[in-house]
Amino acid sequence: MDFDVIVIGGGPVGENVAWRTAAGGLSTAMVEKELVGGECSYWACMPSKALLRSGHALAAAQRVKGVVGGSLDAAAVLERRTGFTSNWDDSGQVQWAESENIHVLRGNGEVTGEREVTVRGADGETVYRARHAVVVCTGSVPKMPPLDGIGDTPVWTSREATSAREVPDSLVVLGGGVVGVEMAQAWARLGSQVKLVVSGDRPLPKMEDFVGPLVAEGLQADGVEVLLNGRASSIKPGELTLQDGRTVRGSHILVATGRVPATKDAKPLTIDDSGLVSGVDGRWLYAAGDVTGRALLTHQGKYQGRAVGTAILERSRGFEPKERSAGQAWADHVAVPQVVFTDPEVAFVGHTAEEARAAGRDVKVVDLDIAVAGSSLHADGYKGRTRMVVDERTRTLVGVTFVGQDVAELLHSATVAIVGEVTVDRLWHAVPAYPTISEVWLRMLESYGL
Ligand SMILES: Cc1cc2nc3c(=O)[nH]c(=O)nc-3n(C[C@H](O)[C@H](O)[C@H](O)COP(=O)(O)OP(=O)(O)OC[C@H]3O[C@@H](n4cnc5c(N)ncnc54)[C@H](O)[C@@H]3O)c2cc1C
Ligand SMILES: NC(=O)c1ccc[n+]([C@@H]2O[C@H](COP(=O)([O-])OP(=O)(O)OC[C@H]3O[C@@H](n4cnc5c(N)ncnc54)[C@H](O)[C@@H]3O)[C@@H](O)[C@H]2O)c1
Repeated sequence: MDFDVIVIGGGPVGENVAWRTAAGGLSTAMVEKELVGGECSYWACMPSKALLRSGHALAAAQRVKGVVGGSLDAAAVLERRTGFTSNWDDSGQVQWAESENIHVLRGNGEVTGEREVTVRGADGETVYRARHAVVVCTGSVPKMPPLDGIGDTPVWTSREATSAREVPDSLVVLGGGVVGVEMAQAWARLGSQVKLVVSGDRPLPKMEDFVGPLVAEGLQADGVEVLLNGRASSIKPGELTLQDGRTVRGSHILVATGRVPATKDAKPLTIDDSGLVSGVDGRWLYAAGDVTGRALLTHQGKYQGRAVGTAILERSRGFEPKERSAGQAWADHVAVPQVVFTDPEVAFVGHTAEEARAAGRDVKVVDLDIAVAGSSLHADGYKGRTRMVVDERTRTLVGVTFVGQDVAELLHSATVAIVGEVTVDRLWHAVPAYPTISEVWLRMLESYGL
Protein backbone atom coordinates (compact mmCIF):
# COMPACT_ATOMS: atom_id res chain seq x y z
CA MET A 1 0.00 0.00 0.00
CA ASP A 2 1.27 3.50 -0.81
CA PHE A 3 1.06 6.82 1.03
CA ASP A 4 2.73 10.15 0.28
CA VAL A 5 4.19 10.31 3.79
CA ILE A 6 4.73 7.64 6.46
CA VAL A 7 5.53 8.79 9.98
CA ILE A 8 6.95 6.19 12.38
CA GLY A 9 5.98 7.04 15.98
CA GLY A 10 2.76 8.72 17.06
CA GLY A 11 4.09 10.80 19.94
CA PRO A 12 3.59 14.58 20.07
CA VAL A 13 6.24 15.07 17.40
CA GLY A 14 4.98 12.44 14.95
CA GLU A 15 1.45 13.79 15.41
CA ASN A 16 2.62 17.28 14.45
CA VAL A 17 4.44 16.10 11.32
CA ALA A 18 1.45 14.02 10.23
CA TRP A 19 -1.01 16.80 10.99
CA ARG A 20 0.92 19.24 8.83
CA THR A 21 1.44 16.96 5.83
CA ALA A 22 -2.17 15.71 5.93
CA ALA A 23 -3.49 19.28 6.18
CA GLY A 24 -1.33 20.17 3.18
CA GLY A 25 -3.08 17.50 1.11
CA LEU A 26 -0.52 14.66 1.24
CA SER A 27 -1.89 11.23 2.10
CA THR A 28 -0.31 10.45 5.45
CA ALA A 29 0.02 7.35 7.64
CA MET A 30 1.27 7.35 11.23
CA VAL A 31 2.59 4.09 12.72
CA GLU A 32 2.31 3.65 16.50
CA LYS A 33 3.27 0.57 18.50
CA GLU A 34 1.86 1.62 21.89
CA LEU A 35 -0.38 4.64 22.54
CA VAL A 36 -1.02 7.49 20.11
CA GLY A 37 0.13 10.57 22.02
CA GLY A 38 3.47 9.04 23.03
CA GLU A 39 5.52 9.34 26.18
CA CYS A 40 4.57 12.97 26.81
CA SER A 41 0.84 12.32 27.16
CA TYR A 42 0.93 9.17 29.25
CA TRP A 43 4.26 8.82 31.13
CA ALA A 44 6.08 12.15 30.96
CA CYS A 45 5.06 15.82 30.67
CA MET A 46 1.36 15.63 31.46
CA PRO A 47 1.24 13.14 34.38
CA SER A 48 4.43 14.51 35.95
CA LYS A 49 3.11 18.07 35.91
CA ALA A 50 -0.24 16.90 37.26
CA LEU A 51 1.57 15.17 40.16
CA LEU A 52 3.39 18.43 40.96
CA ARG A 53 0.68 21.03 40.42
CA SER A 54 -1.51 20.49 43.52
CA GLY A 55 1.49 20.66 45.86
CA HIS A 56 2.69 23.87 44.20
CA ALA A 57 -0.75 25.47 44.46
CA LEU A 58 -0.92 24.61 48.17
CA ALA A 59 2.62 25.89 48.90
CA ALA A 60 1.88 29.10 46.99
CA ALA A 61 -1.30 29.73 48.97
CA GLN A 62 0.48 29.06 52.27
CA ARG A 63 3.14 31.66 51.46
CA VAL A 64 0.57 34.45 51.58
CA LYS A 65 -0.33 35.74 55.06
CA GLY A 66 -4.04 35.41 55.70
CA VAL A 67 -4.33 31.96 54.15
CA VAL A 68 -4.89 29.47 56.96
CA GLY A 69 -4.64 25.68 56.79
CA GLY A 70 -4.87 23.52 53.69
CA SER A 71 -3.57 20.04 52.92
CA LEU A 72 -3.07 17.63 50.03
CA ASP A 73 -5.34 14.66 49.40
CA ALA A 74 -2.86 12.30 47.73
CA ALA A 75 -5.54 9.96 46.37
CA ALA A 76 -7.34 12.89 44.72
CA VAL A 77 -4.06 14.16 43.23
CA LEU A 78 -3.38 10.72 41.75
CA GLU A 79 -6.92 10.61 40.38
CA ARG A 80 -6.46 14.05 38.77
CA ARG A 81 -3.17 12.80 37.24
CA THR A 82 -4.95 9.74 35.86
CA GLY A 83 -7.54 12.03 34.29
CA PHE A 84 -4.80 13.83 32.37
CA THR A 85 -3.66 10.50 30.89
CA SER A 86 -7.26 9.54 29.95
CA ASN A 87 -6.53 6.47 32.09
CA TRP A 88 -3.83 5.49 29.57
CA ASP A 89 -6.41 5.14 26.81
CA ASP A 90 -5.59 6.74 23.45
CA SER A 91 -8.99 6.51 21.76
CA GLY A 92 -9.44 10.31 21.94
CA GLN A 93 -6.12 10.92 20.18
CA VAL A 94 -6.84 8.25 17.54
CA GLN A 95 -10.19 9.92 16.90
CA TRP A 96 -8.43 13.29 16.52
CA ALA A 97 -5.87 11.80 14.10
CA GLU A 98 -8.55 10.23 11.95
CA SER A 99 -10.56 13.46 11.94
CA GLU A 100 -7.43 15.15 10.50
CA ASN A 101 -7.15 12.53 7.73
CA ILE A 102 -4.17 10.81 9.35
CA HIS A 103 -4.27 7.07 8.73
CA VAL A 104 -3.27 5.36 12.02
CA LEU A 105 -1.40 2.06 11.60
CA ARG A 106 -1.01 -0.02 14.78
CA GLY A 107 2.27 -1.89 15.11
CA ASN A 108 6.04 -1.64 15.13
CA GLY A 109 7.35 0.32 12.16
CA GLU A 110 10.75 -0.29 10.63
CA VAL A 111 12.48 1.29 7.64
CA THR A 112 13.25 -1.75 5.48
CA GLY A 113 14.31 -0.07 2.25
CA GLU A 114 14.33 3.21 0.37
CA ARG A 115 10.90 4.83 0.95
CA GLU A 116 9.74 1.53 2.45
CA VAL A 117 8.32 0.84 5.91
CA THR A 118 7.39 -2.59 7.27
CA VAL A 119 4.76 -2.61 10.00
CA ARG A 120 4.54 -5.63 12.27
CA GLY A 121 1.28 -5.65 14.23
CA ALA A 122 -1.43 -7.92 15.57
CA ASP A 123 -2.57 -8.61 11.98
CA GLY A 124 0.89 -9.68 10.83
CA GLU A 125 3.39 -7.90 8.64
CA THR A 126 2.63 -5.35 5.93
CA VAL A 127 5.03 -3.44 3.70
CA TYR A 128 4.13 0.17 2.83
CA ARG A 129 5.77 2.58 0.40
CA ALA A 130 6.06 6.34 0.81
CA ARG A 131 6.00 8.43 -2.37
CA HIS A 132 7.57 11.53 -0.76
CA ALA A 133 8.94 10.89 2.70
CA VAL A 134 9.43 8.60 5.70
CA VAL A 135 9.74 10.46 9.00
CA VAL A 136 11.22 8.78 12.07
CA CYS A 137 9.74 10.16 15.33
CA THR A 138 10.32 7.21 17.62
CA GLY A 139 11.35 9.25 20.68
CA SER A 140 13.66 8.02 23.42
CA VAL A 141 13.85 5.41 26.18
CA PRO A 142 15.39 5.47 29.69
CA LYS A 143 19.15 4.95 29.89
CA MET A 144 20.13 2.36 32.49
CA PRO A 145 23.49 2.88 34.22
CA PRO A 146 25.87 -0.11 34.29
CA LEU A 147 25.42 -0.94 38.00
CA ASP A 148 26.13 -4.34 39.55
CA GLY A 149 22.76 -6.02 40.07
CA ILE A 150 20.73 -3.71 37.79
CA GLY A 151 19.38 -6.59 35.71
CA ASP A 152 18.07 -8.45 38.76
CA THR A 153 16.51 -5.48 40.59
CA PRO A 154 13.01 -4.21 39.92
CA VAL A 155 13.34 -0.43 39.64
CA TRP A 156 11.09 2.46 38.71
CA THR A 157 11.82 4.36 35.51
CA SER A 158 10.02 7.59 34.65
CA ARG A 159 7.09 5.43 33.48
CA GLU A 160 6.41 3.96 36.94
CA ALA A 161 7.21 7.29 38.62
CA THR A 162 4.49 9.04 36.63
CA SER A 163 1.88 6.25 36.62
CA ALA A 164 2.08 4.77 40.16
CA ARG A 165 -1.35 4.20 41.74
CA GLU A 166 -0.07 4.57 45.32
CA VAL A 167 2.40 6.79 47.15
CA PRO A 168 5.52 4.73 47.96
CA ASP A 169 6.56 4.66 51.64
CA SER A 170 10.03 5.76 50.67
CA LEU A 171 11.74 6.50 47.39
CA VAL A 172 15.40 6.65 46.41
CA VAL A 173 15.88 8.72 43.27
CA LEU A 174 19.12 8.11 41.35
CA GLY A 175 20.00 11.06 39.12
CA GLY A 176 19.77 14.79 39.75
CA GLY A 177 18.58 15.78 36.28
CA VAL A 178 15.15 17.13 35.39
CA VAL A 179 13.24 13.88 35.92
CA GLY A 180 15.04 13.30 39.24
CA VAL A 181 14.31 16.68 40.82
CA GLU A 182 10.71 16.89 39.58
CA MET A 183 9.77 13.40 40.70
CA ALA A 184 11.62 13.76 44.04
CA GLN A 185 9.55 16.81 44.89
CA ALA A 186 6.25 15.45 43.56
CA TRP A 187 6.42 12.27 45.66
CA ALA A 188 7.83 14.04 48.72
CA ARG A 189 4.90 16.45 48.69
CA LEU A 190 2.52 13.50 48.33
CA GLY A 191 3.94 11.96 51.51
CA SER A 192 6.87 9.72 50.52
CA GLN A 193 10.24 9.82 52.34
CA VAL A 194 12.52 10.76 49.44
CA LYS A 195 16.31 10.60 49.04
CA LEU A 196 17.85 12.12 45.92
CA VAL A 197 21.26 10.86 44.84
CA VAL A 198 23.12 13.43 42.74
CA SER A 199 26.40 12.50 41.05
CA GLY A 200 28.07 15.93 41.32
CA ASP A 201 28.05 18.87 43.73
CA ARG A 202 24.58 20.09 42.73
CA PRO A 203 21.45 18.89 40.90
CA LEU A 204 20.75 20.18 37.36
CA PRO A 205 24.48 20.50 36.56
CA LYS A 206 23.96 21.55 32.93
CA MET A 207 22.18 24.75 33.97
CA GLU A 208 23.62 28.02 35.33
CA ASP A 209 25.61 27.29 38.51
CA PHE A 210 23.18 29.02 40.91
CA VAL A 211 20.19 26.93 39.76
CA GLY A 212 21.01 23.57 41.37
CA PRO A 213 21.63 24.86 44.93
CA LEU A 214 18.35 26.82 44.92
CA VAL A 215 16.39 23.78 43.71
CA ALA A 216 18.16 21.57 46.29
CA GLU A 217 17.11 24.04 49.00
CA GLY A 218 13.49 23.82 47.81
CA LEU A 219 13.58 20.02 47.88
CA GLN A 220 15.15 19.96 51.33
CA ALA A 221 12.39 22.24 52.61
CA ASP A 222 9.97 19.46 51.57
CA GLY A 223 11.97 16.88 53.53
CA VAL A 224 13.96 15.43 50.61
CA GLU A 225 17.41 14.23 51.66
CA VAL A 226 19.81 15.38 48.94
CA LEU A 227 22.99 13.27 48.75
CA LEU A 228 25.69 15.04 46.73
CA ASN A 229 28.73 13.49 45.00
CA GLY A 230 26.94 10.16 44.99
CA ARG A 231 27.95 7.89 42.15
CA ALA A 232 26.14 4.58 42.39
CA SER A 233 28.09 1.35 42.01
CA SER A 234 25.59 -1.41 42.78
CA ILE A 235 21.91 -1.96 43.35
CA LYS A 236 19.73 -4.63 44.95
CA PRO A 237 16.05 -4.58 45.92
CA GLY A 238 15.53 -1.63 48.25
CA GLU A 239 19.20 -0.61 48.39
CA LEU A 240 21.66 1.41 46.38
CA THR A 241 25.37 1.36 47.18
CA LEU A 242 27.52 4.33 46.22
CA GLN A 243 31.16 4.19 45.13
CA ASP A 244 32.27 5.81 48.41
CA GLY A 245 30.58 3.03 50.43
CA ARG A 246 27.41 4.90 51.44
CA THR A 247 24.20 2.85 51.22
CA VAL A 248 20.85 4.43 50.49
CA ARG A 249 17.65 2.51 51.23
CA GLY A 250 14.05 2.91 50.18
CA SER A 251 10.97 0.83 49.43
CA HIS A 252 11.26 1.93 45.77
CA ILE A 253 14.19 3.07 43.62
CA LEU A 254 13.71 5.40 40.66
CA VAL A 255 16.51 5.34 38.07
CA ALA A 256 16.51 8.72 36.33
CA THR A 257 19.93 8.85 34.73
CA GLY A 258 19.01 10.14 31.28
CA ARG A 259 17.51 8.84 28.06
CA VAL A 260 18.78 7.38 24.77
CA PRO A 261 17.22 7.66 21.29
CA ALA A 262 14.75 4.91 20.35
CA THR A 263 16.82 3.56 17.45
CA LYS A 264 18.23 0.05 17.01
CA ASP A 265 21.74 1.14 18.06
CA ALA A 266 20.55 3.76 20.63
CA LYS A 267 22.35 6.44 18.58
CA PRO A 268 20.63 9.68 17.52
CA LEU A 269 19.60 10.33 13.91
CA THR A 270 21.58 13.41 12.89
CA ILE A 271 19.49 15.85 10.88
CA ASP A 272 19.81 19.17 9.07
CA ASP A 273 17.44 22.00 10.04
CA SER A 274 14.74 20.74 7.64
CA GLY A 275 14.88 17.34 9.36
CA LEU A 276 16.65 15.42 6.56
CA VAL A 277 18.71 12.58 8.03
CA SER A 278 22.41 13.05 7.26
CA GLY A 279 24.10 10.56 4.95
CA VAL A 280 20.94 9.30 3.22
CA ASP A 281 20.66 9.99 -0.52
CA GLY A 282 17.46 10.97 -2.30
CA ARG A 283 15.93 13.37 0.28
CA TRP A 284 13.26 10.98 1.54
CA LEU A 285 14.29 10.11 5.12
CA TYR A 286 13.52 12.66 7.84
CA ALA A 287 13.55 12.62 11.65
CA ALA A 288 12.32 14.90 14.43
CA GLY A 289 11.99 14.97 18.20
CA ASP A 290 13.85 13.04 20.90
CA VAL A 291 15.23 10.52 18.40
CA THR A 292 17.47 13.27 16.94
CA GLY A 293 19.02 14.02 20.35
CA ARG A 294 18.77 17.77 19.60
CA ALA A 295 16.56 18.84 22.52
CA LEU A 296 14.59 16.28 24.53
CA LEU A 297 11.56 18.53 24.95
CA THR A 298 8.04 18.25 23.62
CA HIS A 299 7.71 21.85 22.44
CA GLN A 300 11.07 21.82 20.63
CA GLY A 301 10.35 18.45 19.03
CA LYS A 302 6.97 19.71 17.86
CA TYR A 303 8.70 22.78 16.40
CA GLN A 304 11.05 20.44 14.50
CA GLY A 305 7.99 18.43 13.46
CA ARG A 306 6.33 21.56 12.03
CA ALA A 307 9.56 22.35 10.14
CA VAL A 308 9.75 18.81 8.74
CA GLY A 309 6.09 18.88 7.70
CA THR A 310 6.56 22.23 5.97
CA ALA A 311 9.76 21.12 4.25
CA ILE A 312 8.12 17.93 2.94
CA LEU A 313 5.17 19.93 1.58
CA GLU A 314 7.43 22.50 -0.09
CA ARG A 315 9.70 19.86 -1.63
CA SER A 316 6.64 17.94 -2.88
CA ARG A 317 5.74 21.13 -4.79
CA GLY A 318 9.27 21.55 -6.14
CA PHE A 319 10.53 24.26 -3.76
CA GLU A 320 13.38 24.28 -1.25
CA PRO A 321 12.55 25.68 2.22
CA LYS A 322 14.20 29.10 2.45
CA GLU A 323 16.75 29.86 5.16
CA ARG A 324 15.06 30.83 8.44
CA SER A 325 11.61 30.00 7.02
CA ALA A 326 9.04 27.74 8.75
CA GLY A 327 10.68 24.77 7.02
CA GLN A 328 13.94 25.23 8.96
CA ALA A 329 14.22 24.55 12.72
CA TRP A 330 17.07 27.03 13.22
CA ALA A 331 15.97 28.15 16.70
CA ASP A 332 17.27 24.77 17.95
CA HIS A 333 20.74 26.33 17.88
CA VAL A 334 20.01 29.62 19.66
CA ALA A 335 16.87 29.62 21.76
CA VAL A 336 15.64 26.36 23.29
CA PRO A 337 13.37 27.24 26.24
CA GLN A 338 12.86 24.85 29.15
CA VAL A 339 11.00 24.94 32.44
CA VAL A 340 11.80 22.65 35.36
CA PHE A 341 8.52 22.43 37.24
CA THR A 342 9.93 22.26 40.75
CA ASP A 343 9.25 24.78 43.52
CA PRO A 344 11.20 27.00 43.06
CA GLU A 345 10.64 26.77 39.32
CA VAL A 346 13.51 27.05 36.85
CA ALA A 347 12.94 28.71 33.48
CA PHE A 348 15.76 29.23 31.04
CA VAL A 349 16.41 29.79 27.37
CA GLY A 350 19.46 30.04 25.14
CA HIS A 351 23.00 29.46 26.32
CA THR A 352 24.55 29.56 29.77
CA ALA A 353 27.34 32.09 30.41
CA GLU A 354 29.85 29.22 30.38
CA GLU A 355 28.60 27.88 27.03
CA ALA A 356 28.66 31.36 25.49
CA ARG A 357 32.24 31.99 26.67
CA ALA A 358 33.32 28.54 25.47
CA ALA A 359 31.91 29.46 22.04
CA GLY A 360 34.22 32.50 22.02
CA ARG A 361 31.60 35.18 22.68
CA ASP A 362 32.43 38.33 24.62
CA VAL A 363 29.61 38.30 27.15
CA LYS A 364 28.48 40.43 30.06
CA VAL A 365 26.59 38.60 32.82
CA VAL A 366 23.96 40.28 34.97
CA ASP A 367 23.00 38.42 38.18
CA LEU A 368 20.15 39.63 40.36
CA ASP A 369 17.84 38.49 43.12
CA ILE A 370 14.19 38.65 42.09
CA ALA A 371 13.09 41.33 44.55
CA VAL A 372 10.54 43.69 43.03
CA ALA A 373 7.15 44.92 44.19
CA GLY A 374 5.41 42.21 42.15
CA SER A 375 7.40 39.38 43.75
CA SER A 376 6.86 40.65 47.29
CA LEU A 377 3.11 40.79 46.67
CA HIS A 378 3.13 37.40 44.99
CA ALA A 379 4.52 35.56 48.06
CA ASP A 380 5.66 36.69 51.50
CA GLY A 381 9.45 36.22 51.64
CA TYR A 382 9.65 35.57 47.87
CA LYS A 383 13.03 34.12 46.99
CA GLY A 384 14.31 34.07 43.43
CA ARG A 385 17.29 34.77 41.24
CA THR A 386 17.90 35.61 37.63
CA ARG A 387 20.81 35.76 35.18
CA MET A 388 20.94 37.56 31.85
CA VAL A 389 23.84 36.88 29.46
CA VAL A 390 24.44 39.65 26.89
CA ASP A 391 26.64 39.45 23.79
CA GLU A 392 28.70 42.64 24.06
CA ARG A 393 29.36 42.84 20.31
CA THR A 394 25.70 42.85 19.23
CA ARG A 395 24.17 44.02 22.55
CA THR A 396 21.61 41.20 22.22
CA LEU A 397 20.72 38.45 24.69
CA VAL A 398 22.18 34.95 24.36
CA GLY A 399 20.70 33.42 27.49
CA VAL A 400 18.32 34.15 30.36
CA THR A 401 17.59 32.07 33.49
CA PHE A 402 14.95 32.67 36.15
CA VAL A 403 14.60 30.68 39.39
CA GLY A 404 11.70 31.32 41.77
CA GLN A 405 8.05 30.60 42.40
CA ASP A 406 5.92 30.90 39.24
CA VAL A 407 8.65 32.18 36.91
CA ALA A 408 7.63 29.84 34.06
CA GLU A 409 5.34 32.39 32.44
CA LEU A 410 8.20 34.97 32.34
CA LEU A 411 10.16 32.76 30.02
CA HIS A 412 8.48 33.51 26.73
CA SER A 413 9.50 37.18 26.98
CA ALA A 414 13.14 36.06 27.04
CA THR A 415 12.62 33.62 24.15
CA VAL A 416 11.06 36.39 22.04
CA ALA A 417 13.97 38.73 22.85
CA ILE A 418 16.58 36.13 21.82
CA VAL A 419 14.82 34.88 18.66
CA GLY A 420 14.00 38.47 17.67
CA GLU A 421 17.63 39.53 18.29
CA VAL A 422 16.28 42.50 20.24
CA THR A 423 19.07 44.76 21.54
CA VAL A 424 19.13 45.75 25.20
CA ASP A 425 18.71 49.37 24.06
CA ARG A 426 15.40 48.48 22.37
CA LEU A 427 14.35 46.21 25.24
CA TRP A 428 14.57 49.26 27.50
CA HIS A 429 11.38 50.51 25.84
CA ALA A 430 9.45 47.30 26.60
CA VAL A 431 8.10 48.60 29.90
CA PRO A 432 7.00 45.89 32.38
CA ALA A 433 3.66 46.51 34.09
CA TYR A 434 3.64 47.48 37.77
CA PRO A 435 3.50 45.57 40.10
CA THR A 436 4.41 42.34 38.26
CA ILE A 437 7.39 40.02 38.64
CA SER A 438 8.33 41.05 35.07
CA GLU A 439 9.74 44.26 36.57
CA VAL A 440 12.86 42.19 37.12
CA TRP A 441 13.53 42.88 33.40
CA LEU A 442 13.87 46.58 34.21
CA ARG A 443 16.19 45.82 37.15
CA MET A 444 18.34 43.60 34.90
CA LEU A 445 18.66 46.31 32.25
CA GLU A 446 19.51 48.91 34.91
CA SER A 447 22.16 46.57 36.33
CA TYR A 448 23.50 46.05 32.82
CA GLY A 449 24.15 49.78 32.71
CA LEU A 450 21.21 51.38 30.94
C1 LIG B 1 9.17 12.19 33.24
C2 LIG B 1 9.32 13.10 32.06
C3 LIG B 1 8.77 14.37 32.10
C4 LIG B 1 8.89 15.22 31.01
N1 LIG B 1 8.36 16.47 31.11
C5 LIG B 1 8.48 17.32 30.07
C6 LIG B 1 7.91 18.61 30.14
O1 LIG B 1 7.34 19.02 31.14
N2 LIG B 1 8.03 19.43 29.07
C7 LIG B 1 8.68 19.02 27.93
O2 LIG B 1 8.77 19.81 26.98
N3 LIG B 1 9.23 17.78 27.84
C8 LIG B 1 9.14 16.93 28.87
N4 LIG B 1 9.67 15.67 28.77
C9 LIG B 1 10.27 15.26 27.50
C10 LIG B 1 9.17 14.81 26.51
O3 LIG B 1 8.41 13.77 27.08
C11 LIG B 1 9.79 14.34 25.20
O4 LIG B 1 10.67 15.34 24.72
C12 LIG B 1 8.69 14.09 24.17
O5 LIG B 1 7.82 13.08 24.59
C13 LIG B 1 9.34 13.69 22.84
O6 LIG B 1 8.33 13.45 21.89
P1 LIG B 1 8.58 12.43 20.69
O7 LIG B 1 7.33 12.42 19.90
O8 LIG B 1 9.89 12.72 20.05
O9 LIG B 1 8.78 11.01 21.42
P2 LIG B 1 7.78 10.14 22.31
O10 LIG B 1 6.86 10.96 23.10
O11 LIG B 1 8.68 9.19 23.03
O12 LIG B 1 6.90 9.35 21.25
C14 LIG B 1 7.47 8.40 20.41
C15 LIG B 1 6.39 7.43 20.01
O13 LIG B 1 6.92 6.54 19.04
C16 LIG B 1 6.44 5.23 19.31
N5 LIG B 1 7.40 4.32 18.69
C17 LIG B 1 8.72 4.15 19.02
N6 LIG B 1 9.29 3.27 18.18
C18 LIG B 1 8.31 2.88 17.32
C19 LIG B 1 8.30 1.98 16.23
N7 LIG B 1 9.39 1.33 15.84
N8 LIG B 1 7.14 1.80 15.57
C20 LIG B 1 6.01 2.46 15.95
N9 LIG B 1 5.98 3.33 16.97
C21 LIG B 1 7.12 3.53 17.64
C22 LIG B 1 6.40 5.15 20.82
O14 LIG B 1 5.52 4.13 21.23
C23 LIG B 1 5.89 6.55 21.16
O15 LIG B 1 4.50 6.59 21.22
C24 LIG B 1 9.59 14.79 29.85
C25 LIG B 1 10.16 13.51 29.80
C26 LIG B 1 10.03 12.67 30.89
C27 LIG B 1 10.65 11.30 30.82
N1 LIG C 1 10.27 19.88 32.61
C1 LIG C 1 10.85 19.38 31.55
O1 LIG C 1 11.01 20.04 30.53
C2 LIG C 1 11.36 17.97 31.58
C3 LIG C 1 11.03 17.13 32.64
C4 LIG C 1 11.57 15.86 32.65
C5 LIG C 1 12.40 15.44 31.61
N2 LIG C 1 12.67 16.26 30.59
C6 LIG C 1 13.58 15.86 29.52
O2 LIG C 1 13.85 14.49 29.59
C7 LIG C 1 15.23 14.26 29.43
C8 LIG C 1 15.66 13.17 30.36
O3 LIG C 1 15.67 13.62 31.72
P1 LIG C 1 16.59 12.92 32.78
O4 LIG C 1 16.46 13.64 34.06
O5 LIG C 1 16.37 11.45 32.75
O6 LIG C 1 18.04 13.12 32.16
P2 LIG C 1 19.14 14.26 32.41
O7 LIG C 1 20.19 14.01 31.41
O8 LIG C 1 18.52 15.60 32.53
O9 LIG C 1 19.70 13.93 33.87
C9 LIG C 1 20.28 12.70 34.20
C10 LIG C 1 21.19 12.94 35.40
O10 LIG C 1 21.61 11.69 35.91
C11 LIG C 1 22.96 11.79 36.27
N3 LIG C 1 23.56 10.45 36.23
C12 LIG C 1 23.85 9.71 35.14
N4 LIG C 1 24.38 8.52 35.53
C13 LIG C 1 24.41 8.52 36.88
C14 LIG C 1 24.84 7.57 37.87
N5 LIG C 1 25.33 6.38 37.51
N6 LIG C 1 24.73 7.91 39.18
C15 LIG C 1 24.20 9.12 39.54
N7 LIG C 1 23.78 10.03 38.65
C16 LIG C 1 23.88 9.74 37.35
C17 LIG C 1 23.56 12.74 35.27
O11 LIG C 1 24.71 13.36 35.80
C18 LIG C 1 22.42 13.74 35.05
O12 LIG C 1 22.53 14.85 35.89
C19 LIG C 1 15.94 15.56 29.69
O13 LIG C 1 16.86 15.83 28.67
C20 LIG C 1 14.87 16.60 29.75
O14 LIG C 1 15.05 17.56 28.75
C21 LIG C 1 12.16 17.53 30.56
